[in-house]
Amino acid sequence: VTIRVSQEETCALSVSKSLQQSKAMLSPSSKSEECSPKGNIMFMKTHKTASSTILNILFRFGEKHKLRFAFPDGRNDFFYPSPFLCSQVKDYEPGECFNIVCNHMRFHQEEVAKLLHPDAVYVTILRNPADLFESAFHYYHRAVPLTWGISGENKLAGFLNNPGAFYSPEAFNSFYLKNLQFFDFGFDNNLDADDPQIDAGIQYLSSHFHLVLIAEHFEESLILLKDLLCWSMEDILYFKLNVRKSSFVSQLDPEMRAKALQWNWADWKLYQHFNATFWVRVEAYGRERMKRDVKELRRRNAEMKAICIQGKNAVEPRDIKNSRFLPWQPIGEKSILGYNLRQDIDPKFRTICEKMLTPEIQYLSDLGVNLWITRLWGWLKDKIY
Ligand SMILES: Nc1ncnc2c1ncn2[C@@H]1O[C@H](COP(=O)(O)OS(=O)(=O)O)[C@@H](OP(=O)(O)O)[C@H]1O
Repeated sequence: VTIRVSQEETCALSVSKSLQQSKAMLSPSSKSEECSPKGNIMFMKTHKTASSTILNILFRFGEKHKLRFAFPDGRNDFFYPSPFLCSQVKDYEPGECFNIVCNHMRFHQEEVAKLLHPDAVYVTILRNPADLFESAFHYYHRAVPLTWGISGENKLAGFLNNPGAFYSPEAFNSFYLKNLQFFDFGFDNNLDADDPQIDAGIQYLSSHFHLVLIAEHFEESLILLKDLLCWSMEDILYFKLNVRKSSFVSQLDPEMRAKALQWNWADWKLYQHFNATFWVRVEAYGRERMKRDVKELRRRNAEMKAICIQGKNAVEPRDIKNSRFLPWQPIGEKSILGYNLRQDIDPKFRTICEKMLTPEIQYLSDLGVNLWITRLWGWLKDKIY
């Protein structure tokens, strides 16, 4: 009797079968002989962590090098909050390889790995959970029925002063209110503070991610990313995207910050762990070298601002002249800033500037993603509120 072992077709298996398959590198361009730019990347796009700014960098790099993105179909995320499945990928066929995965998902490592070359680089970004909680609460609270009963002007403080009264793990969209980062990585966001699964989750992520960026140290993060991927300075130039108008940001006093961290304990442990390892990486890179590189990145970004942006700064949604640069807004308000392209832009910079200013949804459309579900939701959102 012969026993057939059926092995699922994955990208890794196709790679090992095919000697012609290209390696995980792009052809070296301006870089030195020591390393070649890498183009096989898993970016785990966490919520409210500056991830849209990273996304724009990846879109530009992927487009420039004609890389294959694993995109969702019909919408801008992989059926979040359902765990990721490769069947959610547009044009997915078992055994096919993609270069970049970067849209919002609930992380599921085994499924992601099926799409990618075994040498793919795994990257993500974290943000201080007090600020992330404040940002997420602001952005999503109207989509979380649990918060509708909070009275008073300051709903955020109302919630943090008595979270138990307004929270239930089973309630619709409740994950936006507690340990959102831990949840995005596919873990249980309602563990007790002393549950060993928190540390186990952190260890799991340490062993699967090659680099964890930190939103509070965004430039240093990009320099480490550039180094890891063997990219050039030009590849990491950016404008901050998805930024809220400052009058919509609630200033948390020390007491509220402490409460936010206590409430988001798993995220706080996660953040502390990767913030510590981040600085070990910076140390290994060289403090002085990092300072020099950050300075150069700032200089180049300022140069691009002057070239691309009318008035050099972000403006309110109502002042954005061209709707292709208007970012997606949360339910019931217009708080997310965007940019106007310089009117007298030098034609040789027009294309790069347009790309740098283009928000996620419009850029996905440009890259050929059908967004009918997202658009329908956007239309309903604007009609109802
Ligand atoms: N470069 C850079 N450095 C630091 N912080 C930045 C940067 N770019 C964006 N942001 C802030 O990130 C918040 C938006 O995050 P995301 O783009 O991940 O949001 S989303 O989940 O995709 O909607 C949003 O935070 P809040 O303004 O507090 O809401 C942005 O201001």
